[in-house]
Amino acid sequence: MNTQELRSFIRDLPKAELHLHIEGTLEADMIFALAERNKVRLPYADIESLNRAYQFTDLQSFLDLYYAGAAVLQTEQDFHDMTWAYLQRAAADGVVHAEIMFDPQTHTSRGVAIETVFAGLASAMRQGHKELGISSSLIFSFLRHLSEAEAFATLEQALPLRGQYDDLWLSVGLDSSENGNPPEKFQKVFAHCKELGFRRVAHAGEEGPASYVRDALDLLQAERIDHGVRSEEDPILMQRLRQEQIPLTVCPLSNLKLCVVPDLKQHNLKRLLEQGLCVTVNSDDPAYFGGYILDNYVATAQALGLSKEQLVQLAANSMAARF
Ligand code: HPA
Ligand SMILES: [Zn+2]
Repeated sequence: MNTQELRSFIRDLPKAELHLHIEGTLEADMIFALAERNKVRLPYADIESLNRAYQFTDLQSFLDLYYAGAAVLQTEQDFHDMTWAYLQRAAADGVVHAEIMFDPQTHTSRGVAIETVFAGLASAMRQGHKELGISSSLIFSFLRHLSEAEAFATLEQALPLRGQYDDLWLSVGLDSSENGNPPEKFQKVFAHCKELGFRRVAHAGEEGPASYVRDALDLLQAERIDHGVRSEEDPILMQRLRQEQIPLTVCPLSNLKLCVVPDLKQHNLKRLLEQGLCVTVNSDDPAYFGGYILDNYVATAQALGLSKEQLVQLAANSMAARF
């Protein structure tokens, strides 16, 4: 298949996107447009110089820019516009269902009300269901560089809104700087979320060791692992992931841009798939990493020589792994 045929083959497969940070869909031109609309000063002269800054050496070098970019989000309309733009792109890529992560603490810490964040995300998601036929839900993600007490406080702030958004807010997650912020730090808040009936995911084994993946499963009762590519370093964990079919939401272009792998040809996605793990393909922060979900599938298929059957399997895994 040439690239065009490959793209249209993958586009036509019904897919779910399970690892997507909505703040990571803010394209440089939208950052500039929102900065102007909200009178926020940016430390970049123009869109091109912002785009040129997207040269990352590791997760933290990306996170610094990503949190700075999110500062342009102020109003309900801003959260709506960002989410609507993402849903249109996802629908065009053949995504039929999206589980969208957001970082409430990134916004509440700047004085944006949690009500504003939920209202903007939700109106776009409901519109996406009606007008694009794409279903979606929210993953309320705790920032792991902050304390567990702060995670509890944010959760308490948001819980009164749960009734209003119980069709959308199904899950909680854990993201931000992995190394030095192990799963055990959030054991109590995840246990509380489980009691409240939330589904659970956690980033683990992106930069952190395989033991963080195991601890996310055992200590946080995570039902899916975001990234998880370093699981391969622990054969016992690999056996468990296969036996229990615990989904890994892998993000190949993210791994490339954040130097988790030196080259897409060296990515272990195909090996993980061939060992029978429930691997899925996702875009993570597409505005920063150079591609949406279809770009991730195509680049990975070409770099690793994935067969049609393997592409069908990846898409089917994503549909099976949705909450
Ligand atoms: O890839 C990621 N890892 C951890 N935190 C994140 N927040 C946005 N993207 C990421
Ligand atoms: Zn992520």
